[in-house]
Amino acid sequence: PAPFKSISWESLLPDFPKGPLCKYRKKASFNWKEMAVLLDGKDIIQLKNRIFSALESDPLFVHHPGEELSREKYQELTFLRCKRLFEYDFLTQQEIIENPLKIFHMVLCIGMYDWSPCIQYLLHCAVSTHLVIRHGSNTKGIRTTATFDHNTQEFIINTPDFEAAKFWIGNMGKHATHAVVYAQLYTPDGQYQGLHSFLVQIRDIKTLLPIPGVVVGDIGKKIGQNGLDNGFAMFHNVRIPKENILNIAGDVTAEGKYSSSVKDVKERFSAALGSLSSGRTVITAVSMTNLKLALSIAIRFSAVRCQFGPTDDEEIPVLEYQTQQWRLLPYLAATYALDYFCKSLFENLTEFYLGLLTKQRSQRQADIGREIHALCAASKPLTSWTAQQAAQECREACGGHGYLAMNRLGEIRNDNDPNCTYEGDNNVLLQQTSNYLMSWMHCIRVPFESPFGTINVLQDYHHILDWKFTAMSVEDCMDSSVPLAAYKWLVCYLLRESDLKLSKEKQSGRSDFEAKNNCQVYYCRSLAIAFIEQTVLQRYHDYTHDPDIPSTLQPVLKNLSALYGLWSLSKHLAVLYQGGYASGEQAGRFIQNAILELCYRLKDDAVALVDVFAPPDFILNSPIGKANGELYKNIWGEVLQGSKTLNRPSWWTEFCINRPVAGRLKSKL
Ligand SMILES: CCCCCCC/C=C/C(=O)SCCNC(=O)CCNC(=O)[C@H](O)C(C)(C)COP(=O)(O)OP(=O)(O)OC[C@H]1O[C@@H](n2cnc3c(N)ncnc32)[C@H](O)[C@@H]1OP(=O)(O)O
Ligand SMILES: Cc1cc2nc3c(=O)[nH]c(=O)nc-3n(C[C@H](O)[C@H](O)[C@H](O)COP(=O)(O)OP(=O)(O)OC[C@H]3O[C@@H](n4cnc5c(N)ncnc54)[C@H](O)[C@@H]3O)c2cc1C
Repeated sequence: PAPFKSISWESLLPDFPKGPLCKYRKKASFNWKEMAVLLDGKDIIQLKNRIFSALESDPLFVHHPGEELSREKYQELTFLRCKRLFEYDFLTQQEIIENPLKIFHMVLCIGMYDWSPCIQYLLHCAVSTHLVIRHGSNTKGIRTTATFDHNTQEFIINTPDFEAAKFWIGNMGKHATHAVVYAQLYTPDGQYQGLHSFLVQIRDIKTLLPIPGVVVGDIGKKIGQNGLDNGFAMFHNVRIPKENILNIAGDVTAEGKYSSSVKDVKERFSAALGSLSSGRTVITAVSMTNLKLALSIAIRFSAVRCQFGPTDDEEIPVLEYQTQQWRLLPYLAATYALDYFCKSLFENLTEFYLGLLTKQRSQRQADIGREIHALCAASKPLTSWTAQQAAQECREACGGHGYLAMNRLGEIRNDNDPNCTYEGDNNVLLQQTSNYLMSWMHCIRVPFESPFGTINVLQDYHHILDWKFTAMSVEDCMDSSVPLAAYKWLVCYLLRESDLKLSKEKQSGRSDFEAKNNCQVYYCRSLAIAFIEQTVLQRYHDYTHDPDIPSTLQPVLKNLSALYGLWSLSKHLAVLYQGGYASGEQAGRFIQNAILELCYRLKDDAVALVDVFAPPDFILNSPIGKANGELYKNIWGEVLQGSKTLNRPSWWTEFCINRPVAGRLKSKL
C-alpha cells in the first residue's frame, strides 16, 4: 500500500459538500480517501482527475439537460467528442509503457461520461482490431471471400449475398474510411486457406463517399449507444493490394502460394481470433464500470429518500430496510470483487501481449493464450449480466425517480445491454470456457497447473469431491473462505457431472455435435459460471486477506468478500444439496442469514463505499446521484432547466378547441 501520510489527500480527493449524506458518511467504519488510495494508488487517481476535469471544462462535453438530440445530431456530437479525445491524447507512450493499466483507467473514465464517444474512440484506436468479423457467433462460417489474383498482386473481396453482409460494425454506419475485414482466403490454385483479416478501404477519405464496389450504410436506431454509427457493408469485386492482408495467421507469396508459421488449421483459427480476448477483457471492465455508476446513484438515493417509519411522524431512509439492503448491497460487494478481478485480468492480458510482442513461441505462451481466452469468455458474461441485473435493480430501487431519464439509470442499462452480445454472445462464449475446463479431465490424475493458476483447484479434484459444508453457525459463515470452499467443490462436481453427461450422450449414439449441445443447460453452462465466480472470489479473497492490507480497511473489505461469495453461492444452493455438499435445513439457513447479517453490517459503510469509486457529479450526471445528497433540490434544478417545462404545448388548440365528438368514427355497419 502507498505511504498514506506523505500523500495530500485534500489535493487528490477533495471533501464532499455538506448535506443529507453526511449522516451516513459519519457512520462509516473507514476513511473513504484511504480506501481510494489503497485501491487505485495516487498515480491513477491523478490520471482520473486529469481526465474528468478536462471533460468538465470543455464546452464540447457540456450536458444538455431537458434537450432531446436527434440521432443525427447525437452521432455528430459523438464524432466531435471522439476527435477531441484524440486531441487530448491523455497518455504518453512512456506513461503507457511504464504502467499499461493506465490505458484501462483512461477508457473507463471516458466511458463513465458516455460510452458512445468512448467506444468510437476505442474502435478508431484499435489498429489490430477485428472490426468487421460479423457473420454472427459462428465465425468459422463467415462467407465473405478474399481471392488472390497473382497477375495484379491483389486480393478480390466479395460478399456472396445479402445474408452474408457485414452488419453491426461500429463506426461504419457513417464515417469509417477503412475496415479490418475478416474473410475466407482462397489462393489461385483454388485452395481454401481459412479465415484471415484484410485492411479494406470502404470510403473515399476526401469525400466520405463509398469506394466503387462497396455498399455501405447505417443500420438504424438501437436500444442504446446511439451516438455510435453502426453500419453494414457488402463488397462486390473490391480489389485491395497484396500488402493489405494482416498476416497474423498466414501470408501469400507473390506467386500465390500460401505460407504460415502455424501449420495446424485449428491453431490458425485460434490465432486469428486471439485479438478478441482483449475486447472481452475490456468489456468485462466496461460492465463493472456500469455497476459503479448504477450503484453510486441508487445507494446515494437510498440513503436520503425516506419512506414510512416506526411512527407516523418519523420516516426513515429506504436504505434502512432489509429488503433494500439485500437488493443493493450484494451488487456493491460484487463491484468491489469484480473491480479487483478486472485489474488482475488486465495484468494477465498484458503478460500475454508482452509475449506476442516479443514473439514468444513457448508452450507457456500458448497456454497463457488458452487460459486468457477461457477466463474472459466467462468473465464477460458474468460481469455484463451482473451489471444488467444491477442496473434494473437500481432503477427499481430508486422508485419513480429511477425511471426519470435525467437520472441516467435507463441510459446505463441500455448502454450496458450490448455487452451481453458483442464480442461474442454470452451463452455462446460460456461454451468456450467449459470446453477448456473439460479438456483438463484427461490429465486429472497427473500433476498439472495453468500459467495463472486458475485451474489448479482441479489438482485436488478427487479429494475436493468428498468435501462437505461444515459451518456450524451463521458466524462461522462470515468469512469468504466458506463460500470459496463450496465453490471449489461446485466446480469439481459440475465438471464431473458434465463429463459424465457427455459420455452418456455419446454412448447413446448421439453425434459429437448433438452430444455437446445436450450437455449445456444445468451442466457445462453452470460449470463455466461456477468456475468464473470461483476465480473472481479466490482472487478477491486472497487480496482482502493479505496481511499488508491496512487494519483500518481490512474489516470492511473482508465483509465485502464474504458477502460477494455467499450471495453468488446462494444461487447454486439447489446444486449444493443435489450433489450432497450440503444437507439438512441449517446449511441453507446459515448462508441466508449470513447474507442478511453482512448486508446489515455494510449498510452504514455503503455511502462511503460508493464515494470511493463514484466519478464527479458532472461525469455521473444524475441529479439523484449527486454527492451533496440534496435529492429534491437537484431534481427540481434539473426539471426547471428544461426549455419547455412550463410552456403550454404547441398543440394546445387540439385539446381546448378541436374537441373530440365521442363516437363520431364508430362503424355504422
Ligand atoms: C468498450 C469495449 C469495446 C466494445 C466493442 C464493440 C464492438 C464490437 C465488436 C464485435 O462484436 S466484433 C465480432 C465479435 N464476434 C465474435 O466474438 C464471434 C463469437 N464467435 C467466436 O469467437 C468463435 O466463433 C467461437 C464461438 C469462439 C468458436 O467457435 P467454433 O466452434 O467454430 O470453434 P472452436 O472449435 O470452439 O474453437 C477452435 C479453437 O480455437 C480456440 N479459440 C477460439 N477463440 C479463441 C480466442 N479468442 N483465443 C484463443 N483461442 C481461441 C478454441 O479454444 C479452440 O481451441 P481448442 O479447444 O481446439 O484448443
Ligand atoms: C451494439 C453492437 C455492436 C456491434 N459491433 C460489431 C462490430 O463492430 N464488429 C462486428 O464484427 N460485430 C459487431 N457486432 C456483432 C456482434 O459481434 C454479434 O451480434 C455477436 O457476436 C452475436 O452474434 P449474432 O448477433 O449473430 O447472434 P446469433 O449468433 O444469431 O445468436 C442468436 C441467439 O442464438 C444463440 N446461439 C447461437 N449459437 C448458439 C449455440 N451454438 N448454442 C446455443 N445457443 C446459440 C445465442 O446465444 C443468441 O441468443 C455488434 C453487435 C452489437 C449489438
